[in-house]
Amino acid sequence: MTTTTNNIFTRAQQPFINAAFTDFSQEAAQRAQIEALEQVKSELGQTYPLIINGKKIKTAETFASVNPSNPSQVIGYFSKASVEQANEAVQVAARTFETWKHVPAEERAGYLFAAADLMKERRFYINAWMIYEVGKSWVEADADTAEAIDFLEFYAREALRLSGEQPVVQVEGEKNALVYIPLGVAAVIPPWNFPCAIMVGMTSAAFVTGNTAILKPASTAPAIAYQFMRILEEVGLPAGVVNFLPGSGSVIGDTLVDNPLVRFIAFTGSRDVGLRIFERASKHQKGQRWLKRTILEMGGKDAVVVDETADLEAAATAIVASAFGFQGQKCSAGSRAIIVEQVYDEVLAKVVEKTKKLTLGDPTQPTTYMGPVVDENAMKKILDYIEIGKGEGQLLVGGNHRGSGYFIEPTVIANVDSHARIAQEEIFGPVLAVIKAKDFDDALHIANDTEYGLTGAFFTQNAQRLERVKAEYHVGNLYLNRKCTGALVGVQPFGGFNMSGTDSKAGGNDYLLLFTQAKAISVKK
Ligand SMILES: NC(=O)c1ccc[n+]([C@@H]2O[C@H](COP(=O)([O-])OP(=O)(O)OC[C@H]3O[C@@H](n4cnc5c(N)ncnc54)[C@H](O)[C@@H]3O)[C@@H](O)[C@H]2O)c1
Ligand SMILES: N[C@@H](CCC=O)C(=O)O
Repeated sequence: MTTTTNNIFTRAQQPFINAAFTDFSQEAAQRAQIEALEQVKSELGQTYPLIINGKKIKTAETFASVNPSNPSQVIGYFSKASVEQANEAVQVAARTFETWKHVPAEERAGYLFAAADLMKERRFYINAWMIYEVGKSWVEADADTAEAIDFLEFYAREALRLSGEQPVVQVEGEKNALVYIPLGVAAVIPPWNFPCAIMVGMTSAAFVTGNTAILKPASTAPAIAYQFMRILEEVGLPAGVVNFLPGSGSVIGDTLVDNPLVRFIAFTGSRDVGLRIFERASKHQKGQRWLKRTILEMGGKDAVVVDETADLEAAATAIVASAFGFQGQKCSAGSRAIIVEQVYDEVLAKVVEKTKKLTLGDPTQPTTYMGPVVDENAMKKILDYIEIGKGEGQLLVGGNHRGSGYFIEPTVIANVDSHARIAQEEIFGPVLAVIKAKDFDDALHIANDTEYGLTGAFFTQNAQRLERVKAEYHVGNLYLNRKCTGALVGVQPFGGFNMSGTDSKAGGNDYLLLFTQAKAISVKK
């Protein structure tokens, strides 16, 4: 790594500013993205190794990551780690931890700054991998890359802040200090839906705080994770600090979670897998010297709520953006619209009209708003929910699979009971359940009446109601008079309550504390 310590501190003194989103109306940006798509297209179909202790290991057994827009197109063939290789990676990470834990915070932060710089240079190239591998539109892919850059910039600064002197009460005759030290070996297990941002965020948070990590990418998004591994290698991150372990989530995942040398698990994914990890990690394994910590970010059943005082046009626009952005495959997706009776028909009509205008198609094209859902399993699950929904409400828009890829039309189902399955269960696709509420109080009750608590939006122009919503709408990310997706790092620290996870706030000032433990040091004068 070339960045000197002074440069690192100077860089960290610059205020954190979110990376701007690309303006694709500019011809230069369009040209750059098209060129990057061509470049990535020329790289599709390669074979990728595991990376353990800096060594690239190609396994006999591989799995293919395919383009959900065109499933016959292979993104790449990925080595499939065995149980033995997973345990070997943990051993390597544990050995590496004994040196990495003493590396000064400014050196660790320097790797994040250097990685951020490379990611900025390769922004369109990284966007292109997401457009191909998980069907993100240009805008959604660019926002994901921007968020990854933000996590690197933000956590570098946070690591330096935490390494500084912490406030403790001093007493006569002693010098007291509180220092944050790392935990140990991390199993980092990200989802496929923010395949760059969340993967980078959790991985960088783990190693910038002095831990070492095994990164097990989602099996539908390993290519993007590999691009990050390339960047870490190019900035000179020492071998063994982050080990790359594609493979079966259930086989490799369980192995990592159960290994007694793993100190904590940073996971983002579904409710059921999160619960599985929570339970397995709580079991004390033979030779384990700690209680495994779990940092779990799980599902949501988020709602956009509208009362009779709201700006109805703005509310309808937000409902559609929250429900169908990235095909509804966001934990923050507004999969419920809860509208008070007095304005229900008017808002519903606007939602139907706007939904019908959404473009569904090839995400490599700049004008496409919605691409495919991520894989065949997701498509089948979502279509099954649509069939259930036809019995729980009135299908007004969409409901069909389209074309040869995993494309599903944006689907609106109205007059849904608030306890219906499509109003309670996370579908994780382009399906919106529209629920009628009697009044403001009923709407707020319905909004809170799921097992989740991740994000929520409330449209009202009544000041007293705004204060009640702030106090009573029980979600980790609450938005008033705007859509319920699109949290910015540092601006809206992200994470939710109840079954949405362990209440962590990614991109917040307390997030890195989850990756550390505090040590009090007292020196007699
Ligand atoms: N709360 C948040 O911040 C947030 C963010 C993004 C996604 N999500 C949630 O993630 C889900 C979609 O992502 P997904 O489909 O990748 O979720 P998933 O739970 O299917 O997979 C998540 C990760 O866990 C791995 N995994 C699977 N089985 C495992 C096991 N037994 N042990 C350990 N790891 C295992 C997978 O390989 C993947 O890497 C949705 O429920 C969404 O709400 C939540
Ligand atoms: N942080 C993202 C959601 C991540 C979950 O999928 C948002 O705020 O929209």
